[in-house]
Amino acid sequence: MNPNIPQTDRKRVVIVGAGFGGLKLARNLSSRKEFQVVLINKQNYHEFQPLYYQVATAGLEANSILFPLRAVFGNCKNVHIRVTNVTGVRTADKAIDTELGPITYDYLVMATGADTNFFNQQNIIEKALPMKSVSEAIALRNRMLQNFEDALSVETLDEREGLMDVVVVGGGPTGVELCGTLAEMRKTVLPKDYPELDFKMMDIYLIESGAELLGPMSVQSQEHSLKYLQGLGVNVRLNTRVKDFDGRIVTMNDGSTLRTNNLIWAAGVKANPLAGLPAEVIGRGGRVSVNRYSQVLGFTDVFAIGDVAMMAEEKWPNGHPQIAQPAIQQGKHLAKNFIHWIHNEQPKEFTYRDLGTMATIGRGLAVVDLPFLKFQGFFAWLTWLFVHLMSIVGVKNRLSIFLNWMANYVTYSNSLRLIIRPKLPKGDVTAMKEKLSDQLEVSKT
Ligand SMILES: Cc1cc2nc3c(=O)[nH]c(=O)nc-3n(C[C@H](O)[C@H](O)[C@H](O)COP(=O)(O)OP(=O)(O)OC[C@H]3O[C@@H](n4cnc5c(N)ncnc54)[C@H](O)[C@@H]3O)c2cc1C
Repeated sequence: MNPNIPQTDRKRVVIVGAGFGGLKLARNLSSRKEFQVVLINKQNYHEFQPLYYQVATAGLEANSILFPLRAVFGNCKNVHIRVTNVTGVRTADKAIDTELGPITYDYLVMATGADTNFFNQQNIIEKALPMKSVSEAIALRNRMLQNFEDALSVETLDEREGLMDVVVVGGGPTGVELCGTLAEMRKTVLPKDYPELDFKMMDIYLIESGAELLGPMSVQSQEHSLKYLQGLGVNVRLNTRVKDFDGRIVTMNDGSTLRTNNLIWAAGVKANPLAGLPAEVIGRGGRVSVNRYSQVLGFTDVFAIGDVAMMAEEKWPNGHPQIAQPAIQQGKHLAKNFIHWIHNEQPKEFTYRDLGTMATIGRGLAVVDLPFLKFQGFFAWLTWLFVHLMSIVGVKNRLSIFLNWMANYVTYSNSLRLIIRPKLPKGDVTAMKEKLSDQLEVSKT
């Protein structure tokens, strides 16, 4: 019971999940003497999810977007970090079960985020590549690097297409940003005129079931993102749904097919509630229904914040968007309410302040929707860069990620460059080019 967590007379707040919401809450309670904070996470680091796509395309190293939890809290003795998987909650016992043993709580906060939603499509679950954790982003990068290596040696155009072409499903910010970076990578990072492999053969497809990209954004942003992606050579297919994927062929709802081994799934998320809650509090997309104080309906000591929570406001009848800002704001607000409760003061209802949405497309372009202003292009990209840097924990981390990013930006240095084999002697080059152009001719006929 309570793996080495000291017993004190402070109220114990157990926070499950060190994402945007859980981390904010833990930081804001860390200096309060009234509480003992227990922060539980599956990994010993916080992951900055909005930059997964940079890791997947080898623009940033994984450690640039991972922040060790114990470094975030320094010497703070009031925060007890345990790295384990929480398997369920027993509300009657005021305890959660973890792989380290049970932990009791006075207050429990679920900040467990969301997972990829494959909508129960078994073939896609087995064969598609998700990007909902840093390990999945690294797996994606490794797959792409290996594909380029393998493409050097295959005999047929069909095999080469299968290895090099990429189909991304989902025209939300993740799909749009990933396609933009893949296209930019094809244009700037991968070697031009490389004799053994023509990177122009790499086709990138973005499949979106809706009528526009970036669904919740303004029409200007939707139109600009489409224009920017098409300008970078991404094949965007709107009003199209991926129906099946057997590891080689992607089949769409209109019967058309695409040949690729690489289907990247960015088409939705489902919330990650803890097992053991009453079924009636679990709503659409697995989100846990909470009131405006983040209390799970029917409980005064169990809370949910961020992607896992469904809090309806007049302006947001179906809950807040599953993005970083609601999670951060709810974490901050709940910390204040805990202080109100413990001092027998009136807690305050949460109101989401929509600070706007943005997405970047390649190097130097973005679309930004602020509540009173919408703009696109390079200035939007600078805004996107500034906002993302400011969301990163700690000034040192911000500086380090900025320098790392800029170094890559300016020099186009990238591990993809290093991985490509050295050039062939001249004679072989001519033979290879002839072989490639023959194959291209065949494929066109
Ligand atoms: C690829 C990608 C790009 C994105 N881009 C943007 C963007 O540009 N802007 C934006 O605002 N949002 C973006 N988002 C969404 C944003 O990252 C999420 O909305 C945000 O992370 C939600 O925060 P959270 O605190 O609710 O949960 P999360 O940040 O998901 O954190 C949940 C934490 O809980 C832990 N956990 C879960 N279950 C358990 C368990 N049983 N036991 C122990 N630990 C557990 C997880 O390991 C994780 O650390 C993006 C998301 C992805 C995947």
